[in-house]
Amino acid sequence: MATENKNLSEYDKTIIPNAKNFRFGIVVSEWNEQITQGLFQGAFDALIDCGTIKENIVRWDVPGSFELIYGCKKMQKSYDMLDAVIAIGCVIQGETKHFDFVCEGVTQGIKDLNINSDIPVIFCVLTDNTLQQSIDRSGGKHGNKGSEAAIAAIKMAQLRKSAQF
Ligand SMILES: Nc1c(NC[C@H](O)[C@H](O)[C@H](O)CO)[nH]c(=O)[nH]c1=O
Ligand SMILES: CC(=O)[C@@H](O)COP(=O)(O)O
Repeated sequence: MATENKNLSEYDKTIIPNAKNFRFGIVVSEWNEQITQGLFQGAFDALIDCGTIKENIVRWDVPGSFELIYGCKKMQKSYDMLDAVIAIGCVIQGETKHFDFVCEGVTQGIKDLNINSDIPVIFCVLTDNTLQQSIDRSGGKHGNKGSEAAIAAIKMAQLRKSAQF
């Protein structure tokens, strides 16, 4: 289902684990800051709404989405008590192919972090054609992808806790 047909901010609290005992790291890209700050707020608010204690949320900022890879890797290693990490970025098509390489690089890098570490990293990186598409997905008409990422983080933290190995 395309984002156009769903609201990214909608979630059913009755089927989401209570996050009161979970601790989350959030790494935020400074590129397109107006968008990434909106994504962060959406994620933060959803985590709190689902029971997270605000002292159990740690935020780091990095220059751009490509640096999310290193920032999330270091966050995984810096806090041995984290239950999940959320990577927040916004990549918008420009004049050149740089968009393609940044998007592919971040995607593959975050995928690798999930393979090589026991702490899940949630992919909250917008890869949009236009600024308007990003506005629409960071608290606009399509809701907030940050909220969606927070719910994914809680669910993955619960899965990690329940898994035996
Ligand atoms: N154009 C965008 C970028 N570009 C910067 C890269 O992410 C990176 O910081 C640079 O190549 C240095 O390593 N980053 C975004 O997050 N969003 C963009 O639209
Ligand atoms: C994703 C990017 O790096 C891109 O927005 C940069 O713009 P341009 O391709 O015009 O250099």
